[in-house]
Amino acid sequence: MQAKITVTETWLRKHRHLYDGATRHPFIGSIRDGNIDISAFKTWLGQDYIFVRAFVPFVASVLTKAYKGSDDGNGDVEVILGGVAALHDEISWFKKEAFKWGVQLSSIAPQKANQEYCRFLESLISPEVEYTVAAVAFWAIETIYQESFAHCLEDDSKTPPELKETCQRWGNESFGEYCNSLRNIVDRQLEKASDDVITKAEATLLRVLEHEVDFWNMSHRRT
Ligand SMILES: Cc1ncc(CN)c(N)n1
Repeated sequence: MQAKITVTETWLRKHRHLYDGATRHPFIGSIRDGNIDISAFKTWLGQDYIFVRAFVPFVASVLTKAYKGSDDGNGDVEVILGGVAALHDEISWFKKEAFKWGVQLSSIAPQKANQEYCRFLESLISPEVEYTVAAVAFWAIETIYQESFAHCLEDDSKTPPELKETCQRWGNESFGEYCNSLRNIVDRQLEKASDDVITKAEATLLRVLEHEVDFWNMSHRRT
């Protein structure tokens, strides 16, 4: 018997071009082929620290929505709580990494693409945004980083040794499993969602993909 095609699978096929644009961006390509401009990496590091700080309240809001909105026999709350805990670690890692690269986090202002992405996250915190819609954004945001950085760890990659730890942070297998758990949550929710919510969730996925591309563009210096 053939496995049923999930909603996320349908979307990823339909929006493959945009999805690949987010997960195979030239910034990621430049890490993978070893040509990364270190000043671009430092820009990304400082801007992503600001993003992750704004991501925390967003993920907390998804946690609240999971508690209220899922019939949580399926353990959504635990999976998302794991994500919150990982973010605590991630913030410490950014501070350590910034120190290593001489990046002064306290003096960095968010660039326009980052501001717009953070504003988008804030809009999703609203209680009016359904759990399913917010969960789709959460899954997509985590998965884009997982796929992007895992690409830099493949056998034929020439990722500089000093950037391997960064790539491991999101590209490792257990982060991949966590992203799969998020995807299962999302597909389970989408199975029982109304057409209206499915439409909103798909539009939200597209917005995330666009913001992620803009975010990479912000850091990537074209030569
Ligand atoms: C822009 C962005 N997107 C996703 C992630 C992964 N949490 C991140 N740190 N930054």
